Amino acid sequence: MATSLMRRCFRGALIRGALMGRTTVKLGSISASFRCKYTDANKFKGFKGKHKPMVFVDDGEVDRGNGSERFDLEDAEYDAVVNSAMHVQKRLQNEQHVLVIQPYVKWGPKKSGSQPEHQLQEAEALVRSLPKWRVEYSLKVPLESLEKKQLFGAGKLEEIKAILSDLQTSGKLITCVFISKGTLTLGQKQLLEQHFKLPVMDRYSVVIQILRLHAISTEAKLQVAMAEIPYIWSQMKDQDASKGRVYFTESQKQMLRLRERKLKNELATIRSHRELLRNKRKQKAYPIVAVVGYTNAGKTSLIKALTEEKSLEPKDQLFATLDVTAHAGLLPCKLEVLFMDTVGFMADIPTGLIECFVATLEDAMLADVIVHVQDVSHENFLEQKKHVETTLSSLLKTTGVASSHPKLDNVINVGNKVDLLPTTEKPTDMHLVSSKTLHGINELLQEIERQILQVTGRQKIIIRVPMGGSEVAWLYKNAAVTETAADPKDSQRMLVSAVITEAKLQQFRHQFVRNGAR
Ligand SMILES: Nc1nc2c(ncn2[C@@H]2O[C@H](COP(=O)(O)OP(=O)(O)OP(=O)(O)O)[C@@H](O)[C@H]2O)c(=O)[nH]1
Ligand SMILES: [Mg+2]
Repeated sequence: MATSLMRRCFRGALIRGALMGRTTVKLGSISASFRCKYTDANKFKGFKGKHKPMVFVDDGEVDRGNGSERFDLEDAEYDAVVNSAMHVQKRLQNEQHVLVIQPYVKWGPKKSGSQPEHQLQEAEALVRSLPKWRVEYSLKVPLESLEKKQLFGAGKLEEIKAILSDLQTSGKLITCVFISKGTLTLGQKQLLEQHFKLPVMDRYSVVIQILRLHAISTEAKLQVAMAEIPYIWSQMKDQDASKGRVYFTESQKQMLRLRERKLKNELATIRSHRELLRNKRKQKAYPIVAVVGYTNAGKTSLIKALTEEKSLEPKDQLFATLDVTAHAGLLPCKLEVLFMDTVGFMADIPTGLIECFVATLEDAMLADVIVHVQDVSHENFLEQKKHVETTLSSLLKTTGVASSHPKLDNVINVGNKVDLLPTTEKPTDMHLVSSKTLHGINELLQEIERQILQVTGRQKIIIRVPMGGSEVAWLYKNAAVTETAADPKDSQRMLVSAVITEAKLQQFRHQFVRNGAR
């Protein structure tokens, strides 16, 4: 027991040593130094249970050597611009009492793809993801098209105004109107604001407000800042085209250009840093399992269940996770793997917003195995599944990933929240689990192990080696030793169980088999 604990600590120390602290990597001509930050350092003092809790966040901090400056996101001039373009606030101090409107096309070729009821539920969930925001009233509005210059026709507009006025006279406080459409043009927004006499927000600006709240690492903050820029540009272009009131001045446009350039540079640096980290992990040969899925499907909860890591905090909020974090876990064969938590997907989010998170998703797509988590208790889960699959395959084409991974054929489909489903309605074509009750978790770990061993060309072996020989140290260094035991047939030898790649096995044979290892 004591030896097994020591062995675990030894291997854990190897991983920690590799991932913690300031490290310099040299890859060919590139050299960079970076820092990885554990979010729960106390956990590393000892191991309990079968898994070692470990998490590190790549905080995106890159050593720039001779004092080049870090880009400062705080900028009062920018805050004024972003506030007038999308009504987002720097700090969410104010309560918002929201009227949610879900416009949809009922007939014709432009008929909305998703059910309006589901879209409305998602819009309400977005509002509830902001701590001081309340949905006061919500309604669906059928339209012929979502592209009309004024969005709503005169009749519909009067109907909405009457509802708003009834709400206000009955004593309900309404402080803003959320039109659940990807983006509204500046013209549509201004007109609606004049009619409602309230700030009007679209899906893009509400999502940005959530992302601002949940961004913790430098990289996530930069990505959110970058995601705001295309929206502001589109509003500025609308202003120029409409020749109406000037909301944005020339000097503000210049400031935006400069900010965009700086953000691009900063993100490019982080991107190359991320690549170094990726290579570093590859060199260390830890198999990577990326966990992807629709927002709120239970990605963080599943990783918590798979790794038994107590520090992870799943939340009933959309876009709760914005940082890609890696969490160490053990497969049943005792091979150590890293589970990567990722940003969730959501339909009707304009591509400009998603693009800023592409670098983090690229990491996920390059994993050895991808676990696609789906919330099977959600009435719309098949549509959510399709959305994730379509976005992943289009990302595959637009990023450089396709050259090394032409197809996403390493995906394990997992149906989560099965505890919320009646027994008669369970789908049969996926691994059903409950991250809450831990139902199906061991079976899923077995499946992940099977795929990891297959994809990474590893195999489980038991080798008989001389007691106290250099073979054991070699195996600890070059393979994942999972168990050692005295050989019952020969007191001079021991049996070592290990998970090893074919190449390393050949090397071992070449080096030792003549010396008597079998
Ligand atoms: N009943 C039940 N609830 C679950 C299960 N798994 C997750 N949840 C709940 O679902 C909500 C979302 O869980 P998360 O793990 O944060 O989901 P996520 O996919 O990481 O969400 P984002 O990071 O926002 O994309 C939380 O309230 C969880 O407690 C499950 O198996 N059963
Ligand atoms: Mg999460």
